Amino acid sequence: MQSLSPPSPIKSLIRSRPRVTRVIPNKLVLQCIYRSDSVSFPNGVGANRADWQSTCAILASKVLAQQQPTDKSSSGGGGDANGGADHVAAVNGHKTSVDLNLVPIEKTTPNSNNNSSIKPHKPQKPLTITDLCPAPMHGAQLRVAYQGVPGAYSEAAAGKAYPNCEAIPCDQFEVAFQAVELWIADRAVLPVENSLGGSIHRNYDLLLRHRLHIVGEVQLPVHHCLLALPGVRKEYVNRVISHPQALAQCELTLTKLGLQAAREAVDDTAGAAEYIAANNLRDTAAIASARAAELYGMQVLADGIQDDSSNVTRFVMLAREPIIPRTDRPFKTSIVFAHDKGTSVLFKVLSAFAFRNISLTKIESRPHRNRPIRLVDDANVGTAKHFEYMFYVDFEASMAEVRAQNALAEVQEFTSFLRVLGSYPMDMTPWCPSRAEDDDDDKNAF
Ligand SMILES: O=C(O)C(=O)C[C@]1(C(=O)O)C=C[C@@H](O)C=C1
Repeated sequence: MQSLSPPSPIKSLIRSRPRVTRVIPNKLVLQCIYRSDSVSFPNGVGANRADWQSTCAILASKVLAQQQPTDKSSSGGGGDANGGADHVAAVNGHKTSVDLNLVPIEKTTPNSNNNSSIKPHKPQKPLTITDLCPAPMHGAQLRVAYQGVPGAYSEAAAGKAYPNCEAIPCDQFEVAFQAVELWIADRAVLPVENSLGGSIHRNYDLLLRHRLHIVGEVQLPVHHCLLALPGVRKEYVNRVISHPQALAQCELTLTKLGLQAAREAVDDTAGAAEYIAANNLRDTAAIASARAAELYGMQVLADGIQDDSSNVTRFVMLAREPIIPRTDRPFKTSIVFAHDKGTSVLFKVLSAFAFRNISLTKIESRPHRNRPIRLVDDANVGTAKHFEYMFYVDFEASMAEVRAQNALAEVQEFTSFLRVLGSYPMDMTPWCPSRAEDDDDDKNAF
């Protein structure tokens, strides 16, 4: 996969040095002086958060020019206690009976031979400085930050987690974290793993750098489409752009389709569609949702192009405060730890769960940025080195359960750092593949 700089409308705006901030229509973007090395660890993850937060100025434009009428009786989202999971239907741009209160689709009447009929998504009024006031009055509607532009899977996940929420598009994952920290949003919904592409490492790293709490999870079947401008045939396509995860999830199918096209990574799937439409690119296709096709006036060249019809992405919901763990329904707990010196430490940590019959659902390791290398020899003599890692573990128990508390007390004995990222209800939605009838005919429907 070729990974080039993202096209300018969806370019990353967070830099290590101050920059002039551009306002991207429909997205929350921010200018930030954020030196990652200023965040101390382990005793002070986020210790300098106030410092760097105060250097951040948020220029936002959230927008929603034509708000869909909302059912006030059910506004306020699905709540964290059940993760909203009970209300959920398949989304991903396919019609559902659930009003997700997403950005309304602007009706266009694309003429397949007339490019001028393609209306790019209408830019909407940017936020002004007064919008930056913390804790603005926002009524009962929950504001949920997600990364991407309208039509992104993350927006669908926000709607699944909190039906009737106000979904706030953000330029970057980091912006979504900060939007919650600065009270611009009440929640963030962020992808952490996909059944085909694996972990979204960036969000694991950000969970550690920020002080937000995981308050829920949702699993979203992800149904990808290949989109191009109306009238474009697959023979004209010499470039396919999308989010790296989406490109990875469709890699085999793209090859099977015989596309002689370079793959390029951009910030999000819907942003790729928006970019093609805005720049009238007739040689480029995007991998995105059917909803993105509608929003940006694109045609669906192929439907269901994910390499596996059971393609699913797991998202976590983040809040400033943790929820109170309960025992009346299945809960999951996420922790992160750094292990101490010694032998078989990881084995000992994991056995603390095994001996209590607590199932682990996920284990992930990420480089320990503050202590990346440890010399094997105590006297720091010699050349042998260990790479140091942070371990993220999800286990099926609530922190309200004694066995979970005991397991963590034991884990603490073997670790130099331990943090509970959250204890939250498991998404128990019955499994429903993104589209059971996916088959090769479908995929070849050019
Ligand atoms: O680009 C999007 O639409 C996203 O919401 C991001 C994202 C991801 O980060 O994994 C979410 C779900 C899909 O797995 C593909 C992309």
